Amino acid sequence: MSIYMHISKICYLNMYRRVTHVIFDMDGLLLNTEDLYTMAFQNICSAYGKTYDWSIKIKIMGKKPDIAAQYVLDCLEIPLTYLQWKEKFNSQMDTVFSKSKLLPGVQKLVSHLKSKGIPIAICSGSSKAAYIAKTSHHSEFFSQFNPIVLCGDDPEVKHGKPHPEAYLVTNSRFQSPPDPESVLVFEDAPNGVVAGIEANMQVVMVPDQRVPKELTDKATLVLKSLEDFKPELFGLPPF
Ligand SMILES: O=c1[nH]cc([C@@H]2O[C@H](COP(=O)(O)O)[C@@H](O)[C@H]2O)c(=O)[nH]1
Ligand SMILES: [Mg+2]
Repeated sequence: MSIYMHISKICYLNMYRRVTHVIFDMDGLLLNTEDLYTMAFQNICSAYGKTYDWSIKIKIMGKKPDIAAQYVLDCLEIPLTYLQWKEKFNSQMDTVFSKSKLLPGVQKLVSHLKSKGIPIAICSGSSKAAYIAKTSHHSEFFSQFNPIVLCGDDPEVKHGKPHPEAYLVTNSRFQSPPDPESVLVFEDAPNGVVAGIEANMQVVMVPDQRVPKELTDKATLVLKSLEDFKPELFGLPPF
């Protein structure tokens, strides 16, 4: 590689690598569904006099639904099997997720990347059924992403986040899969950040304010809101 080519791959005073593809997390990043999960999980836990607090939530955000729910059941000693939990969760899912909204800055960034021809994908811990409940009233918006990988029941993703497999499978499904190093990930959850970094991608983290500072340390860049993102930092076309 010539010196010129080497320099051109590096942007913004060598702080970040230039990227060509973008993968978005979904819950808590594109949609306000983390707040909705908290509501639905607390509804179940309340019947057993238990509190679903952030010390538990932070451990499971991004994980596959069965692993996440089993952790809550064990941690709070709730006498339900996963299937019983799932039944209680599913009975409120459509109502709760029908309130999902796009988070600030999402619409603007996605439209911008789309208009500039940057390939964009979604990699979520969600199941297909939950995805439909969260997105059916935003179907035009979600039709812009390809691929959309739902680790909850995708047979190719054996290990959910924080394992890197979810991001590597998503990457492999781009029309022309790039080098993971040329991919930028957007995440809200510590498990998702670890997954992206371990997949050799750069990760912009937009955490909930209740995420402890030390759990944001692994991210390439931490933002308060997606509205603060400057695409040119990673060699993407500026707004
Ligand atoms: O309060 C919760 N938040 C998040 C999850 C899990 O995390 C996933 C969110 O994934 P992502 O952020 O990767 O879209 C959900 O689908 C669910 O499996 C959960 O169980 N409970
Ligand atoms: Mg998330």
